Amino acid sequence: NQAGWLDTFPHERILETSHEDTPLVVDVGGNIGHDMERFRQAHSETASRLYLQDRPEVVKLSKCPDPVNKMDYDFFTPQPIKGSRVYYMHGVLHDWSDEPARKILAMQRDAMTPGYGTLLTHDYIAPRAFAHPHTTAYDLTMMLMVAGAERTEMQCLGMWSKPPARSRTEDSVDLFHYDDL
Ligand SMILES: C[S@@+](CC[C@H](N)C(=O)[O-])C[C@H]1O[C@@H](n2cnc3c(N)ncnc32)[C@H](O)[C@@H]1O
Repeated sequence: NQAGWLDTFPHERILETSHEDTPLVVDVGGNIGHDMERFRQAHSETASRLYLQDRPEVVKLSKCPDPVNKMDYDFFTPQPIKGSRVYYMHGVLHDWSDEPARKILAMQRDAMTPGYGTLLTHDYIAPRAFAHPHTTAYDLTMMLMVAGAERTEMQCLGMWSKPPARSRTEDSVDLFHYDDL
């Protein structure tokens, strides 16, 4: 069983460090909203500042209640929600090889407010050797099915043009600030 993001990430910090007049969390490729719903339940007063995005045929199946914003969005196109405190991607980048993954990242980066926005990516981080069997199994599956990969930390960092000055690995959650992208 994989831990949920609220179990591994200090989510209160998102609220503590946000400006009240901006979007709070955009869940990019969030499927029908499992992760978004966990956040909403923990912080229900923020629901109108939450955005669930996925392909139209997926997001229309979401049971996230209003006023959570449910939007069609193709993550290869410019991110329409500008200036959110957090852009969250869970299990998205491992579906893609480096070139399309960089494009997805660039589309989010361009919507972010420097010094304010944070991109959270939530994937397995593969060690260079002796990976957990789950990580290896996912890695092989991603390679065979979609030419994706479970990346090592260096591979993740290599997705950006320069190594981040600040990055933090906490279980399976990596945190990068805009300035590091
Ligand atoms: C592996 S799932 C992860 C879903 C969710 N984040 C989670 O962890 O449960 C990848 C998601 O990306 C969505 N997706 C695929 N291509 C997309 C695109 N071009 N634009 C937006 N979402 C897309 C899929 O519909 C799917 O919900």
